[in-house]
Amino acid sequence: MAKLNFGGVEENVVTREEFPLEKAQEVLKNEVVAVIGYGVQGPGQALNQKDNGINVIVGQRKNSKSWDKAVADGFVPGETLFEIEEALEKGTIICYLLSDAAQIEYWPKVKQHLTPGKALYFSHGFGITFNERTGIVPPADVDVFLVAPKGSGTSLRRMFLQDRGLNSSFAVYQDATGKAKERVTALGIAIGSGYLFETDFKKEVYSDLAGERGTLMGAVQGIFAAQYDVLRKNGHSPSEAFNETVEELTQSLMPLVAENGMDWMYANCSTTAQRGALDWWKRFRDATSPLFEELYDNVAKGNEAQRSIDSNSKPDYREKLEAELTELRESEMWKAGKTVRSLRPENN
Ligand SMILES: NC(=O)c1ccc[n+]([C@@H]2O[C@H](COP(=O)([O-])OP(=O)(O)OC[C@H]3O[C@@H](n4cnc5c(N)ncnc54)[C@H](O)[C@@H]3O)[C@@H](O)[C@H]2O)c1
Ligand SMILES: CC(C)(O)[C@@H](O)C(=O)O
Ligand SMILES: [Mg+2]
Ligand SMILES: [Mg+2]
Repeated sequence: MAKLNFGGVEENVVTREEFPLEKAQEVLKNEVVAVIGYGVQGPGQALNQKDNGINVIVGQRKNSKSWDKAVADGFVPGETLFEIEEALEKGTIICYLLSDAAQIEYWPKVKQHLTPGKALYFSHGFGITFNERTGIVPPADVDVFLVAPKGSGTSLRRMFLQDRGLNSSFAVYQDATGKAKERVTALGIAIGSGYLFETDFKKEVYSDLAGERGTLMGAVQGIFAAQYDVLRKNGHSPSEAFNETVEELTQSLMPLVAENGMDWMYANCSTTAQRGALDWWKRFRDATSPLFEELYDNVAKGNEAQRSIDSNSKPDYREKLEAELTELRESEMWKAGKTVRSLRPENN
C-alpha cells in the first residue's frame, strides 16, 4: 500500500498500479460475488464487476422494478439473477446493497447463509457501527469489510464507462480467513474504484452522514435557497437569480475547482470578485460552523442513524418522501433551473 502525503499528513492508499485489475481477477477467480439489491449502488457495482470479468450474480425481489432493470441490464434469471435467498445461498461474497433500512429487515436471512469462510461486504459503515440499533452482528467466522464509493452509483458506472474511476474508502472490520484485505482490495478495484483510501467503519459512516447532510447535499441546497430568495426579494428575475446561484457554479466555476482547486479559481477571476470572495468566505464559514458542529454531534450520537431507520421503515415512507421531493421540484428555483438547463446549447 502506498503512503501518500495529503497536505502534510501521510495516509495509506491502494493504487491501481500496485493492485491492477488482473490481480483482482486472480484473487476473485474462485468466488461468486452476490450483489444483493439493485437500486443505485447495486447496478453500478454489479455491471462494473461483470464488465471486469468477475463472476457476479444479482439477488433481487422478483416482480419489482429493480428486477426488470437487472434483466434489461443483461442479468439472466436463473443464471446470473436470482431471488435474494437463492443468491445468498450461491454467493461466497455477499455484497449487501439493500437500502440501509432494508438491511435490518433482511438481516436474519442473510445471517443464515453466512457460512464459515464467506465474506460480508457493505458500501457503508452504517449497519455495523450502529449495530445496537440495526441488530447486524455478523458471525465470527466470516470476513466483514466495506468498499464505499465516494459518490453516487450512477457516477460509479458513468465514470467506469469513460475509463475514469471514482474514489472509494475501504475498511476491514473482521478478518476471519486471513484474506480479508486482499478480498476487499480486489473488490474495490473490480467495482471500478479509482483509488482506495483506508478508513474504518465508524469513520466512514460518520463522515458520510455528515457530508451528505452538509456540503454535498443539505447545506448546498440551503445556501442556494437562501441566496436565490434574497435575489428574488430584491427584484431580480428567476433566471438571473438561478444563473447567479446555481448555473454558473455547476457549469463554469466548479469544473475549474475540480480541475485545479479553489485557489486557482480565485486566482483566475476578476480582482473585484477576488476581493469580495476573500472578504466573505470566512464569514460564511463562521456563520455555518455551529451548524456543522451540531450536525456532527447528532451523527456521533446516533440520532441521524435512528431518524433514518425510523422514517425509512414507516409504511407510508414512499408517499412522504415523494411529497418532500415534489416540494423541492415545484419550488420556483428548481422550476427556473429546469428552463435554464433546457437552454444549454448542448441540450438543443
Ligand atoms: N446511493 C448511492 O449512490 C450510495 C453511495 C454510496 C454508498 N451507498 C450505500 O450503498 C447501500 C445501498 O444503497 P442504495 O442507495 O443503492 O440503496 P437503494 O435505496 O437504491 O435500495 C437498494 C435496493 O434495496 C431494495 N429494497 C429496498 N427496500 C427493500 C425491502 N424492504 N426488501 C427488499 N428489498 C428492498 C430495492 O428494491 C433496491 O433494489 C447502502 O448501504 C448505502 O448507504 C449508496
Ligand atoms: C451519494 C452519497 C451522497 O455520497 C451517498 O453517501 C449516499 O448515501 O447516497
Ligand atoms: Mg451516504
Ligand atoms: Mg457518500
